[in-house]
Parts: sequence; C-alpha cells; structure tokens
Amino acid sequence: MTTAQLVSEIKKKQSFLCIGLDVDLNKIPEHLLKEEDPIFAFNKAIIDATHHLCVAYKPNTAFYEAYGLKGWKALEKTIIYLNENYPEIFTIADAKRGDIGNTSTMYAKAFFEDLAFDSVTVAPYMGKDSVEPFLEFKDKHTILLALTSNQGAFDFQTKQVEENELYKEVLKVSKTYKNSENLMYVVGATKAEYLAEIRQIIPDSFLLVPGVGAQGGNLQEVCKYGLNDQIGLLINSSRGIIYASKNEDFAQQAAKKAQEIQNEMIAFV
Ligand SMILES: O=C(O)c1cc(=O)[nH]c(=O)n1[C@@H]1O[C@H](COP(=O)(O)O)[C@@H](O)[C@H]1O
Repeated sequence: MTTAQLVSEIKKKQSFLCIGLDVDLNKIPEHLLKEEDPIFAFNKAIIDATHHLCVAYKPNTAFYEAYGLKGWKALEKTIIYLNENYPEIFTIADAKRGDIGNTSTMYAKAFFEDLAFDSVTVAPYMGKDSVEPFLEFKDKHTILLALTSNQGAFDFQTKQVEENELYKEVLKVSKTYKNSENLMYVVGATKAEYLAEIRQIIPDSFLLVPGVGAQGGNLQEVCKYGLNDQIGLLINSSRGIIYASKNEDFAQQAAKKAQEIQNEMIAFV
C-alpha cells in the first residue's frame, strides 16, 4: 500500500487507529478454546467487528511465535484473511527485526513477500546495511524504532551521542538511507512531550505510536504534538481494545472501545 492510499483511508474513515492483535490464549474467551484454531477465530471476530473503525492492524509476532507452528499458521491465516477481505487496511508485522544485510533481506522477504504485510517494525541498532534491505521493497514500509514507549527507552535512546540524543541520531541518519521515503518511525505514546522536537527532524514521516490504553499514553497529547498535514500518525492500542471482555460479546465490546478512540480522533482528521 502506498502512503497516499493510507492517508486517503484515514480521511475516509476519520480514523488513524491501529488495533494490535496480541493474542494471549489465557486472555481470550474460553468458548473459543474449543475451536480448531482459537487464535485465528479470535482475530477474525475482532477484525470483522472493528475494521470500519480503524485503518491498520498490528499483530505482534511474539504472540504467535510463542505457540510454535500453530501460532505461525494463525498469523498466516490472519494476514491472508485481512488481505482478501479488507485490502484497504494497512498491515503491520510487529517483529522488531534487523540483522546483517543478507539476513535482513530474508526477514524482508518473510514479511513482505511470503506473508504479504504492508510493513514491518525494525530495530535500527545495527545501522544502515541492516535497514536498507527492507527499504528496497516498493510500496512496503519499514517502521524503525526511534523512541519506544517503555521505561528502558531511557537506558540508551535518550543518551547523548555526539551533540544529540541517540534516538535523534536514528531519525537524522536514517533519513540519509537509500529509499528512505519507505521509512516510518515508532514513538511511544508515553513520550508525547518529545513529539514536537521529533516533528522538527521528520516533519513528513508517518509515526506508529503505541502505548495508548494499557500503558497509559494520552491520545490528545500525542495529537497535539505529533499530527502533520497528512495526519502522519497511526495510534496503536492492543490490550485496551481486544481484551475489553472475556464473554461471548467480546468482539462487540472491543468494537465499543475502538469506537471510543475513533470518536476522539474525528476532531483531528
Ligand atoms: O513496535 C511496537 O509496536 C511497540 C513499540 C513500543 O515502543 N512500545 C510498544 O508497546 N510496542 C508494541 O505495541 C503493543 C502495545 O500493546 P498494548 O500496551 O497492549 O496496547 C505491543 O505489541 C508492543 O510490543
């Protein structure tokens, strides 16, 4: 999907919500555990109930890898289901990959070609030759971790390197990479106060902003500092939406939570 298509979808739906599909079998309704593929059954119900309220879904691969082959199969079924039924939805494989060049190429093939996601999250730590292989894929997006939502972000990301904090170096240097127009960046919703400065370095890039909901990030604050004239934000909530209820009506309750967030977004689109 192109960035222009994503922006057009955001405007049409008046939503820049991304729903995180972080499926934990201990948290899903018990009646689904009798299904042949409980993870996919859960995702399908959530997607069918919420697709009109969001523009993106983000399965975090850890939640699938943890269940071995069964989990990977459920991830594959989920992306196929999304691409076949809701092709207007932007899909994010939250895999946080990145390695030496030839290995990154294989990671990129896994998520862009085999699984046909629109984007993948990548750790920038190994530098240019670990990121550029992802950027070679046309109309695919590489979402680089810049300033993450967790407390540990302060261990390295905000430390001074040369005259900048490390996360600012990530933003500046990555802009010089070949095909850097295919880059987006992760900035945690819990770090909203940093967004004004971040926007000075990357005014036009899309930001994936996780941390609203369970981690306590504030949507209004994120919008105040993070919006640009193309909206430029995908705000993610996972647990706060998909685990709204453990009862039979879990998907409707998830839709209610998604609707609350989308209602807040209307003012900004
Ligand atoms: O890359 C991410 O998506 C990510 C980056 C970050 O800084 N913080 C963060 O929470 N995430 C992911 O976003 C999701 C947040 O989930 P909830 O806290 O349940 O909404 C999880 O899948 C995290 O792995």
